[in-house]
Amino acid sequence: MGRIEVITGPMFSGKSEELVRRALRLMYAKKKVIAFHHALDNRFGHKKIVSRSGFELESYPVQNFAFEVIWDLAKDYDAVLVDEAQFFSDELVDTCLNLRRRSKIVVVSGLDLDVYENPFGPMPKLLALADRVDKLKAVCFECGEEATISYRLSGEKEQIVVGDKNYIALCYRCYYAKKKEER
Ligand SMILES: Nc1ncnc2c1ncn2[C@@H]1O[C@H](COP(=O)(O)OP(=O)(O)OP(=O)(O)O)[C@@H](O)[C@H]1O
Ligand SMILES: Cc1cn([C@H]2C[C@H](O)[C@@H](CO)O2)c(=O)[nH]c1=O
Ligand SMILES: [Zn+2]
Repeated sequence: MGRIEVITGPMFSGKSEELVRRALRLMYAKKKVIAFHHALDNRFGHKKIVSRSGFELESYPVQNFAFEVIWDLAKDYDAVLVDEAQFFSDELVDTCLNLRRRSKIVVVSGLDLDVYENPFGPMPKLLALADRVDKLKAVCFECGEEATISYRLSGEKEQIVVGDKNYIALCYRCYYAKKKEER
């Protein structure tokens, strides 16, 4: 049996960094690692998961997570890593379960919540099904306490707005204060 590990938390909480750290540890353990990220996230160009601290991991951009497609690419690997998992549909959940059943180690990183406190994409299901969950925190951009939620400085109302320039991470106190200011 394989396993599913989920790394979650708001923006700036170090999810990508943690994903790269796990990748390195798996490589030290002589595991073959393949990584994917959602094609929507082209912040750093293609084929790389880059943490802000500079670690890099080669990664395939994919539009969806259909099992047949992923299996074709991943069958000869021991571990499958997924970044920006919130952007995928529930297809990701089925594929992760399928990979675990086929003895793969699956490590998924993604936002638990959008800027409106709504669970994001397939993340709630993955969090429930995971063998291990790590919920990371950022540092509140306003007060320095632990930050658990992302906040969008630009006014777009859609759930998905790619990029990190227009976002900060906040503690709930500062988040609700900002929400009040908005009204
Ligand atoms: N307010 C902040 N709190 C925590 N880390 C911050 C903050 N501002 C900048 N950083 C930097 O961001 C790094 C985390 O970046 P990383 O890309 O790993 O986060 P992430 O959770 O993957 O974010 P995202 O969801 O935007 O991809 C930290 O190690 C730190 O160097
Ligand atoms: C918090 C949040 C982030 N994002 C995006 C910004 C980044 O491209 C990515 C998080 O790394 O997700 C959204 O699209 N909606 C949201 O509500
Ligand atoms: Zn705060």
